[in-house]
Amino acid sequence: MLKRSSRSLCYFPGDRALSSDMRCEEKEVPTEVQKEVGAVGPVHIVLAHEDDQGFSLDEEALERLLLREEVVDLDVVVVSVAGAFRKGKSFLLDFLLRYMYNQSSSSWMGDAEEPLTGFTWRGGCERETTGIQAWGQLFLVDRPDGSKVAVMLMDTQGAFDSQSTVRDCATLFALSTMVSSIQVYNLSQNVQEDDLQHLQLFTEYGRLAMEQTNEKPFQRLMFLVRDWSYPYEHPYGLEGGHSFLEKRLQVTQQQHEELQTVRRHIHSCFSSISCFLLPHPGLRVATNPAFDGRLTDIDEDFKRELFCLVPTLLAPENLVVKEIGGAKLTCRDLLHYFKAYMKIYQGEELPHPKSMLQATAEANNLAAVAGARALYTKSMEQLCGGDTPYMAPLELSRRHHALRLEAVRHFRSVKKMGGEELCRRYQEQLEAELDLSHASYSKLNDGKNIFRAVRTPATLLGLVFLCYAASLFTGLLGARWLASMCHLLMGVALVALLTWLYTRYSGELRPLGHVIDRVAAALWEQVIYIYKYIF
Ligand SMILES: Nc1nc2c(ncn2[C@@H]2O[C@H](COP(=O)(O)OP(=O)(O)OP(=O)(O)O)[C@@H](O)[C@H]2O)c(=O)[nH]1
Ligand SMILES: [Mg+2]
Repeated sequence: MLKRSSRSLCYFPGDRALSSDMRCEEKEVPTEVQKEVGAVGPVHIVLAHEDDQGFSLDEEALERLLLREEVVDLDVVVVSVAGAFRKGKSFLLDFLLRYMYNQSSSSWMGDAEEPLTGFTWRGGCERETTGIQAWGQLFLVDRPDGSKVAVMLMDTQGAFDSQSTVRDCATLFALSTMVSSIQVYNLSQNVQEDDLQHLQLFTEYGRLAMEQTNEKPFQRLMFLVRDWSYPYEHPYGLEGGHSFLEKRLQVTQQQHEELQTVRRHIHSCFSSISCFLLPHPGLRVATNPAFDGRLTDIDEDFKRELFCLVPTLLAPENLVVKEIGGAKLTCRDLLHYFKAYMKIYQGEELPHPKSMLQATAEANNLAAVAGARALYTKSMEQLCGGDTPYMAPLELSRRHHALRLEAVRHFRSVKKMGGEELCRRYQEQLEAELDLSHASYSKLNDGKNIFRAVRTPATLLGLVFLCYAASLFTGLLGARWLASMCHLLMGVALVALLTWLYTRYSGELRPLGHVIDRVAAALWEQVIYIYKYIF
């Protein structure tokens, strides 16, 4: 175990946090940012399984993140860092975290002696991050246009390590690109042809997607070139990156045909493409096993460029909301896309762009269904949820129809891919779900009617008295067998009443209680019918 890595987890709940590290024992007082970072932690949302068993989505963990009340309806910005393994992705993400926790301050980079914590990072040649991790808290940011967005930071398993197959690497890269709105493509030293080749799947997908909607399928892509060693040709930072990338994306006849196509289409698939050239952080960062991320050990050039890079990605005015088919995604919507993409990426082969498009269209519709359902449920909860008083069934039904119409209108107004046929299928599914919801809200409402609650005992008690009166009357008239029958019926009603009371009190024999309820309801309806017939 490296001293550095365990040090970075001193205030952080993780497996290595238990390591007894010399520096930890120094018991430094954690700073405010460390306390905040340490209190949350990364969450594994895509789990990598051993023995080539592929990946699986931890739906519960993702739901806990995305369905939190304070974020669920907010537009979501997903920032992901992906690329080859051991190239400082998690290290960079920890600086992104510092910025998010300390945005308003110009000294967001932290104290000079503060160890770097957050997503686990370490030196050495073996991979660290596996699957996909998200920071266990979404950040709420007010944008200059007045809107509020939720920002999710995502760390991905590095590609091309010795334990993953080519398919594994491609899967994670594809998944993170498909769900992110800002993809930081972390590269070392240069942009090579094979780096561009990994984008081919997305340009292909993008072309198909744009046949259906004219919107660009992806938002921001940043090539982040680490350890840039040629500042005399292209200076560090965004501008140098811009001139460098322009050159790299030039089409020439010597290039392979596929790569010429990638180059031609990449601009039409992403709404913005940029490149940032980052200097080497210094030998202490790269080679000293005792390095714990503190700023004093990092080269000035690197810190200066990092100070520019992070706000370029995360300043409120630079945040880009995730969009699919031209529609902005909320955190609730994002969940459906994660599920849909995970499903297609679990197969033996990497999916064809066509199936990616199909999955997107389905998730598109599913997300629209979920949004419409949430709209309906919210209004119905306010109207007739558990805490509200009983309302007239007719009024409830009228309001249901109005809200159902509104929900369907909302569903249809969301921009969707996949054509009218698919849209109609999901609309039918939505309508069926809303009708089911209505049925259960009606039941809930009925339960609040005090007369309904006492209907069974009142009916049975009424029956007991009626039978008793009838037995007295028929006894007086001398019809003894009729009087006995009335007595018998009275006994049955009394036993039914006692049984019903027992089932309600103890919660046992519920099916029997249910049968008694139904018989009493039928009797009650007969009484109402006779009453209406007479009067
Ligand atoms: N050369 C170089 N090393 C860096 C840079 N940034 C961080 N490092 C070092 O790279 C090593 C790996 O950092 P990590 O953040 O764990 O790398 P990673 O890409 O997340 O690695 P995996 O999770 O295994 O894919 C650490 O020792 C860092 O100190 C950089 O810009 N250049
Ligand atoms: Mg990592």
